[in-house]
Amino acid sequence: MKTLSEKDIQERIAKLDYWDYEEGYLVTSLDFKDFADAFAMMTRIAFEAQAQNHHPEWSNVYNNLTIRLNTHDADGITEKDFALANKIEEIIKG
Ligand SMILES: C[C@H](O)[C@H](O)[C@H]1CNC2=NC(N)=NC(=O)C2=N1
Repeated sequence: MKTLSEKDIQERIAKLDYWDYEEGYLVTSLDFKDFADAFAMMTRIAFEAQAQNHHPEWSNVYNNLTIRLNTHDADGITEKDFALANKIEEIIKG
C-alpha cells in the first residue's frame, strides 16, 4: 500500500481531534478514569484492529493509553493507519 506524503498526513491529522504526527507515527495519549476504563477501551480497540487486520503499537500505565500507528509493511503512514485512527477516535467519543 502507498505511503502518504507529509502534506497528506498533516491534512488528515487536522481533521482528527486526538492524533498527532511524530517521528513517523500517528500518536495519541489518552487518559481514562481508571485502569478498568482504559482496559475496556483497549479491548474494544483490539477487536477493531483485528477486524481491520491493522494493529497498534501501544502501552498502558494505569489509566493512560498511548498508541502509535504506522504501516511497517509499507515503511510509513498509509490509509490503513488513518482508517484505524478514525475508528479509535469514534470508539473513544462513543
Ligand atoms: C501479515 C499481516 O497482514 C501484516 O503483518 C499486517 C498486520 N497488521 C499490521 N499492523 C500494522 N500496524 N502495520 C502493518 O504493517 C501490519 N501488517
